Amino acid sequence: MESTTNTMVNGSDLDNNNAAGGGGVVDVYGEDFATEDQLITPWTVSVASGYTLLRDPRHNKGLAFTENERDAHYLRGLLPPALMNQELQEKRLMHNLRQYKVPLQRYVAMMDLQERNERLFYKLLIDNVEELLPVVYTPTVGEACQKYGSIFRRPQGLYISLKEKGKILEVLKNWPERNIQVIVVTDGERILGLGDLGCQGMGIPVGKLSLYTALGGLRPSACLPITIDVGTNNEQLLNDEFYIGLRQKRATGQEYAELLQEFMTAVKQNYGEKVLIQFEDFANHNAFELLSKYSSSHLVFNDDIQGTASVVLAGILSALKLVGGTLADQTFLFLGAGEAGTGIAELIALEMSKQTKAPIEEARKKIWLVDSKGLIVSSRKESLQHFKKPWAHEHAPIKSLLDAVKAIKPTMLMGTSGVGKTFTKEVVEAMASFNEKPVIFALSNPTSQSECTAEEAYTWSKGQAIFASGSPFDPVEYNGKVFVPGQGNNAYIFPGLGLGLIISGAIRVRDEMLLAASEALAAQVTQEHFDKGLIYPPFTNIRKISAHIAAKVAAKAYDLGLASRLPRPKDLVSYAESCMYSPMYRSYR
Ligand SMILES: NC(=O)C1=CN([C@@H]2O[C@H](COP(=O)(O)OP(=O)(O)OC[C@H]3O[C@@H](n4cnc5c(N)ncnc54)[C@H](OP(=O)(O)O)[C@@H]3O)[C@@H](O)[C@H]2O)C=CC1
Ligand SMILES: CC(=O)C(=O)O
Ligand SMILES: [Mg+2]
Repeated sequence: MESTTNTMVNGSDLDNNNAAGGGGVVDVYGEDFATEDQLITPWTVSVASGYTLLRDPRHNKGLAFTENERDAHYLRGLLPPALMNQELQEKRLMHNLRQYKVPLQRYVAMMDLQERNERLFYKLLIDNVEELLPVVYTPTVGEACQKYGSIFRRPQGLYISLKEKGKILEVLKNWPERNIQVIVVTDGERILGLGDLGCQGMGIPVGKLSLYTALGGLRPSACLPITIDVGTNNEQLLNDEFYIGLRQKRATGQEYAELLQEFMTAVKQNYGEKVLIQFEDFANHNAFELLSKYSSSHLVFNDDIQGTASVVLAGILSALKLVGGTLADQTFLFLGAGEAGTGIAELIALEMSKQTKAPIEEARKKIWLVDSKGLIVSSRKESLQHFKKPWAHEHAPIKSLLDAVKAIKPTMLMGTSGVGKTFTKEVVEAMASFNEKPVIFALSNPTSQSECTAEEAYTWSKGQAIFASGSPFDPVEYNGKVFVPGQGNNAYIFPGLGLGLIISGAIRVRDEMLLAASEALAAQVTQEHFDKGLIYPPFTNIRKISAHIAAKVAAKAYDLGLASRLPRPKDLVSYAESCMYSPMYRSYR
């Protein structure tokens, strides 16, 4: 093909005919031209057959290949004679998985399956979601990241390190899929509550995206996990001979900002404006800034700040049905004033202000936060990070959580500190002493970092607590009654939120969409659930829940004029359901 000179550098020649892309649509971002003078990867499409087909996880069906398919695709002799349908394969694999007593072995077995037979992996995950979520997600994914170097087999996702500076667009082009709809990206600096795990944080984008598919119905081929490796400050990893990342201290400041800028630009150039970028497990000193910097130019959201806020608000709205009163009647106290804590606090304040029509500043006064130095109060304002300042209310300084609980007398206590065992017996007893039904959320992950266990919350409160946690806990029997804890985890939100953004062709994320997602999730809790003390619906119904969340988010995108996929479908719930990926095997001609 003849090459033409690019006259539309930096979008300066928008009226020039050359700037019009296919279909006469003006190529506003220069996506059609941007790559002309850059190296590109030559793409080929071929039909997989024989040995290659068996080793292609996207198309492999193992013993489920029919006789006809075995003939047509040169599989004779490459498989034993037996035929086994997908249901039987699933039964066999679940049986095998249950033999492993060590959670990490189950994780490795699931990753192996994903690499071997993608549809079977998703079938297992969808059909056994409550059993397998703790395997591919928190808590086990945390341990997997800590040991990622040792358990590393085949690379998953894209690794973009400082070595790729200046070449990020080319790196993106090495990824075999072209039609990417969702990217989950981390720099590994705050992996769950486990701190800086550097390049080994890759387990998180991989895990989150497997939930995008299993829980939200996004196609696996449309999902791209990315880890940006700017080094690590974790000495243990730097000295670990099996560490898979760059062996250097973290780049910061301009060097960091430039790499991220190049990444964000390259993503938009390569995949267009409607690819959703989910920031995940960045440390808060970068997370807030990246979100505010890119939210006006890209379709971005931060799961730890915004997704968490949305899921916790949903839990609070449901809990109100058990506790009584309105949102504005509550007083909130957070242990932890970082991404999760201040993100949740702000969304609660937004919803409160929406309900009462009072200014948000008034709503914020009902919410208090404690950080590692104690209660956030106005006398500390000067030295506070910017995201804490709105929460610096008038009060005498208080150092300990217990004293803060006694002074503030919250109706709802939220743990977002990343530090385990911080909701002590005294704290829980104090909550139960002035609340008939204290709401206690221990949101930190993984289980080791949970502020308290479900058993502790129920027994120390003598069965009064309404409890949810970030990582799952089993039901607890106390005084002859069974209490079923909820899982307040952003996994309820991001798959449906992402689906809603994609099906509407949204170009930006707005707080109204997060509120819509919270309300949609809360609306899925039925009287039957409340009767069991549940404030979140069971994960078994998650695909239906995600479709409802997606519909509300999409509706909001249309209402706000941010949706580009027109016309607007009449029934957004059934439209969302119809867009969902199914893991059933396809028949090959
Ligand atoms: N359930 C869910 O869906 C989610 C759970 N999380 C979990 O929340 C936790 C926190 O994440 P994130 O907010 O992003 O982390 P950040 O690092 O942004 O914030 C942590 C906050 O906790 C405070 N803190 C740390 N140690 C103590 C302590 N001993 N006493 C009181 N405060 C303390 C820090 O104080 P200071 O500012 O003074 O350093 C900081 O304000 C993690 O465990 C994460 O896994 C996160 C997202 C979603
Ligand atoms: C759940 C989650 O996103 C976290 O713990 O970071
Ligand atoms: Mg996270």
